[in-house]
Amino acid sequence: MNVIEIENLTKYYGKARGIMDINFNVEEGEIFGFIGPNGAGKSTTIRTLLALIYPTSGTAKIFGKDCIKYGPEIKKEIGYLPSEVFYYDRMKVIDLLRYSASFYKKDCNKRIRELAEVMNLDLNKKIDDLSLGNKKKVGIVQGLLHEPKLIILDEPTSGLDPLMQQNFFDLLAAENKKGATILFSSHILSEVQRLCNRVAIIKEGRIVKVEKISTLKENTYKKFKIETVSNIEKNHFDITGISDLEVKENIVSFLFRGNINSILKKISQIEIVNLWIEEPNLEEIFMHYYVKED
Ligand SMILES: Nc1ncnc2c1ncn2[C@@H]1O[C@H](COP(=O)(O)OP(=O)(O)OP(=O)(O)O)[C@@H](O)[C@H]1O
Repeated sequence: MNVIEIENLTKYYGKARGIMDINFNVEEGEIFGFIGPNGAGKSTTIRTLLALIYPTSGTAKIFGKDCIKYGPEIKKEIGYLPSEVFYYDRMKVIDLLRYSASFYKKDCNKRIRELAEVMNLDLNKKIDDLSLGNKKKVGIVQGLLHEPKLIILDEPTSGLDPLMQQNFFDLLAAENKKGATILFSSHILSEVQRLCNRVAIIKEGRIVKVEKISTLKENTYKKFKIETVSNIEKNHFDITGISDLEVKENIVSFLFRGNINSILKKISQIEIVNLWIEEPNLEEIFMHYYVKED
């Protein structure tokens, strides 16, 4: 079942492009990454899903219901963390969270305390006295306190230190295990790679790819570096699938895409001292999606 269904979604801000013809679905139980450079249209897509802004054309459905028409009903089952959080500064954290919880027809007190403990958040402090990272934690607790079926996160980790990021990712993984579907927007590819099953890449307002993380990695090249006993000829590695070949005395490096056996056969014909085979990281795979076209 699809929890999110987006069809030809387009948003113009006056004459300025927000998003154009966006299409993708998020299945129930997925952790779905939404990545792209600044200004690509991630927040615009998310804000339209949450009916915070209206689309120029196209539709989006959550739990099978139109996002705009059924906005208030759908939102009860959604936890949302915006990219920037703003609060009434003079309130105490606990009062703000209780106020947020009052919108849902369930007792969220226990969950607030659990989440605050995981995120190491002092509930008795005034919002005014919190650092940026701690304000972000308030947003996280606020987004998760009602145990939503769908969690939508817009650049959620900015401001969190590495330890807190890890706690937060563990928390998301636990929510996902309990059944929550997650839409995770980010421009930090390594965290998308770490957390998500599938990803949509958005560039200049349009989706350029929707793919499983595992497929993206399978269909890509591997990086080879070989140290040989004696200098070798460059043409030894003149086989299909090799690119970026460099030979510096007894060190050979290249990228290889294709049947791994063919390259291993070639390597076995020479006497080697050491061998390194590396997967490219998501950043390297996606770099060409990020480069601006003229
Ligand atoms: N309120 C607005 N009025 C006019 N243009 C806007 C408005 N909000 C966004 N845009 C434009 O829409 C495009 C998409 O912006 P959006 O904020 O959705 O991108 P994003 O992928 O979330 O980027 P970032 O990572 O920088 O937040 C950009 O060109 C942006 O300038």
